[in-house]
Amino acid sequence: MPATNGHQPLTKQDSKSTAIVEVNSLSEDNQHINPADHDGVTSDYSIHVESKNTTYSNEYIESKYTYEMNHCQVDQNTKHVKIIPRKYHYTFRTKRQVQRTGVMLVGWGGNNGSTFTGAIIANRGNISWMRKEGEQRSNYYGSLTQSTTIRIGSNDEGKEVHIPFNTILPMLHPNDLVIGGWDINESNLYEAMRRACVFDYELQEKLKSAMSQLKPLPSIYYPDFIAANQEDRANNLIPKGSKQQDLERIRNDIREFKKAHNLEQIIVLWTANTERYVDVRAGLNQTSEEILQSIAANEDEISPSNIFACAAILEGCPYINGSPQNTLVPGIMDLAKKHNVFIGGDDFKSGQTKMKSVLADFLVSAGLKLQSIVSYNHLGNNDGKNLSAPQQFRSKEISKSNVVDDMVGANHLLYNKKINEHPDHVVVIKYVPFVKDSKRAMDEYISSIFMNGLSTIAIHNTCEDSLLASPLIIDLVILTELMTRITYKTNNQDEYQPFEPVLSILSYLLKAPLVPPGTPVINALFKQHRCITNILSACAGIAMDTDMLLEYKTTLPQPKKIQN
Ligand SMILES: NC(=O)c1ccc[n+]([C@@H]2O[C@H](COP(=O)([O-])OP(=O)(O)OC[C@H]3O[C@@H](n4cnc5c(N)ncnc54)[C@H](O)[C@@H]3O)[C@@H](O)[C@H]2O)c1
Ligand SMILES: O=P([O-])([O-])O[C@@H]1[C@@H](O)[C@H](O)[C@@H](O)[C@H](O)[C@@H]1O
Repeated sequence: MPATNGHQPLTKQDSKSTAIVEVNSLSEDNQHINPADHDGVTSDYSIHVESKNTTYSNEYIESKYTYEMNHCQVDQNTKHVKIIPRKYHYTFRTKRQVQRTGVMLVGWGGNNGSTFTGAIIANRGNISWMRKEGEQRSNYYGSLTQSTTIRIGSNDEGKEVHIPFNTILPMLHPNDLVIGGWDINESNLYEAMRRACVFDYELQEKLKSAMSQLKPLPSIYYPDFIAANQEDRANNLIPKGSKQQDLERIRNDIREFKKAHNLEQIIVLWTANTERYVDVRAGLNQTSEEILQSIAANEDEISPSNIFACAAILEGCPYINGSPQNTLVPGIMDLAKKHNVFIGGDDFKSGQTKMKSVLADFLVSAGLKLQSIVSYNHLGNNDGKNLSAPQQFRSKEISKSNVVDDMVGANHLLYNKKINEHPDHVVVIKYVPFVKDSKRAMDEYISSIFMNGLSTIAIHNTCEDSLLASPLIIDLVILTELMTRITYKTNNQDEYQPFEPVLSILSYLLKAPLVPPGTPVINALFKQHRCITNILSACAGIAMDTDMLLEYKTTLPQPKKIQN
């Protein structure tokens, strides 16, 4: 059956080209997997927007959208605010043809990398397995694009209508992903999966034949950037050379991967260990010229993740940072802008912090004065082992601590901006090998409430780290591929252009969202969620869900019945 990618089937010829059909094979070097034969159907729904503002051709979906915002002039003395509504007319254009896409994971042999890979193989093969509760079936729970719906309106009976998220625009299906990557450890993906202790034993054994033939490419290891306790893992390294040679080697790996699988798009995603922060200083990494010169000069302060990010950008591949370190320094952001390549980060927002970005938003937006947040967790995976080193912990502490800043900063009634008033906020992470990937998070939130009462919320949250992070990796890849197919022009532009290179639309998936310089960082989870659904709705020509539901609160003029 031809892939519809959630839309009206294209012409016969086109519908064939939208289905990514793969022969289930392993490339001769057994470095990658090809998806099995698969009709590429991403959703059993299809939508068609009946509007003069939305047009469909075989190549594009085009949508005219009026963006309304308020420009405000605040008189700090009189506290008078003048509001000037502004309207901007956009035309969004989305290529309907999903690209044949590969993802190259840095840290492929880690808990996240092996879990992500195993899950895709299991879902692609509809693998089920037994455990004491009975038969278990593969799924993509925890993925925004695969397991959520969007309310798009109501039907003739006034009932709400929801469609699968991946119906709103043509999206890549995770089953069609070609997966590869690098690791400083030589373990094949079956050994890595066993070591991770994430999947049930029977599932691991059912994945053995596919996973044991997958071997990460050798990688770059600069000991100074990750914990010393990772040294015994480093047995799969690129031959020692200059940082310029490392850069060229990674670039060549990307080109080889693209050629070997006849790919149209590759996304490079860092899910390797957390590195220490790099210095950010003039002459080192403030501009694209500086970062490339520093690599050529073999500067000590250039990290492995800096090299991977530059290699990806120079090869035209989007780069996503799933860890908290400050890889994407100003020079790399500048390089991305010059090459019109998307970058995104930092640090998957998977469990304890995701909860925090909801709770803090709930408390502060309810007018309850959050006074103290203590976030403790212990974990026993290799990530936890690496984070037991002070500099690597510091990278994580920063990304886990800044997540309430926007909510606190938005309420000057509760928090005095003049003295930078904000809640106490402590982050503690301990390495306890016994719990392995099953991280135990314990949080306490204390708030001042009405008439100076106190409210204490205590939470125990078992976060299965890799089972929560892997669906985020899927969404980061799918949304990034989608964004490479979307362009826009406003009423005073003739040419369509891509979105800003820093993909802040990915914020929902990340603890410390990277944003274009000088723009606000939004951490509140449901604001981030609305950002994604509203931008994609605008591109699809679907009216925003404003939650006003006036149709149920007022008497709307009766809509004209659509004659089928
Ligand atoms: N819920 C989560 O699991 C979660 C959430 C947010 C962020 N993260 C971050 O994701 C990253 C991966 O987490 P994990 O649990 O998979 O960790 P992991 O330690 O199991 O995997 C990391 C892998 O990276 C490899 N590696 C280290 N340096 C490398 C290099 N220079 N090149 C290639 N490979 C290299 C290691 O050998 C290891 O296999 C960590 O930085 C972690 O902080 C994880
Ligand atoms: O996303 P989240 O659960 O708040 O944060 C997690 C940390 O609490 C944990 O210590 C670390 O191992 C994971 O990499 C992840 O970053």
